[in-house]
Amino acid sequence: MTSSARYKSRAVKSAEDAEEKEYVGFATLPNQVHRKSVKKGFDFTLMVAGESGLGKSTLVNSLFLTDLYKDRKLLNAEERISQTVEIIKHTVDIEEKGVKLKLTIVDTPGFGDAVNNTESWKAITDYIDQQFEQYFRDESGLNRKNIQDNRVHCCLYFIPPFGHGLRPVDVEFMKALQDKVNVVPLVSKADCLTPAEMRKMKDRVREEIEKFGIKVYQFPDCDSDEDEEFKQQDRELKESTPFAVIGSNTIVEVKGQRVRGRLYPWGIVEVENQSHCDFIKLRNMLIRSHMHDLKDITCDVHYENYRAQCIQQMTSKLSQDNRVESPIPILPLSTPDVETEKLIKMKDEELRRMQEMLQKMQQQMHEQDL
Ligand SMILES: Nc1nc2c(ncn2[C@@H]2O[C@H](COP(=O)(O)OP(=O)(O)OP(=O)(O)O)[C@@H](O)[C@H]2O)c(=O)[nH]1
Repeated sequence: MTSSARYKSRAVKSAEDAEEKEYVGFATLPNQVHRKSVKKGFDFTLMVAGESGLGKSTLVNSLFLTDLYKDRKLLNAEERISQTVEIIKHTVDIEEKGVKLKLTIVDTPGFGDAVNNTESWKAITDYIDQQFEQYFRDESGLNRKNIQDNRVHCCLYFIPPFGHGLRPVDVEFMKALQDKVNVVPLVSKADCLTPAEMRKMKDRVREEIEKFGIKVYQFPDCDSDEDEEFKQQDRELKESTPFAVIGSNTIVEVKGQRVRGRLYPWGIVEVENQSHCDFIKLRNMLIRSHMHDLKDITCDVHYENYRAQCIQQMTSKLSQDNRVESPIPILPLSTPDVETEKLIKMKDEELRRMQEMLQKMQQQMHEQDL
């Protein structure tokens, strides 16, 4: 090494040492969070709803490039008539560049198939509530370490392309779900409409969403310091709703390239071609840009609402009955060990003290009223 190089490396080292002294180290926090999250893996629960045959399963397979419906049994017309709304869950673990995602698809086949569809969404809203209840119960339980979170983060609602805007059942369905889950409306089988017809359909759906006061998932506003490209993407995303989608499980060849598409006698419809449909926008939104926000809104808004309602019910029941009662059934523990028994005793004691305190407070209030 020449003397000038040695001098330079010494200078660099002392500059680094000086920097190290000034540096506390919390700038590495994002890296730590990143490492931990990657190790833990991610989970996402997506619900698909809409009447049978609108291409729900085809779209889900196209979105996640996997066959989630291998064992699906297709029902004949007679079976469909007697079928009620049945919820089916499919879970797959997918991995991309070392990042693991546990994806759960909640399918609601049969929705809207009956002649009388009154309250056909009831099973779906009940399912969403059950997942909240389960989470609330686990969160209030003794072992909060490994809570299985099955809350639904997003519901893709399929609107048929054949009508003129929303049907009454679409309005009712979205209104029934709007305060429980992030509803993302889609116009399915977009290849059935010409571009002009699709524009008209989208305008109509947007107008009706506004007119009926339906609260669909709102994309968060961009920060002012975001770059222009990001802002442009965000604008396009907002303008594209309801997303016009096409699904396909077949690979076709276009100009020497193999792509997902639908082959017709008059041409090929490409699923991932942005001038054919909004499939790419939807996939980017769901996976690349808004998955975290969908999960945050689920936890911070929809679940919090449910939780607040539960606690409110609990307190009103408490003041009625004049005794503490849990709104969620406490499950019997099979064979409690010594530690668990101790904890249960402590909790009972705590509960008894709370009861006494509340009784005293109520008595005082009563006396004040007199
Ligand atoms: N034209 C057109 N047909 C589609 C599209 N997506 C799916 N299909 C076809 O529609 C039919 C029904 O698709 P599925 O994906 O089984 O529909 P589904 O909504 O999951 O039906 P259920 O499981 O009965 O609720 C199949 O023949 C698909 O090939 C699309 O984007 N355009």
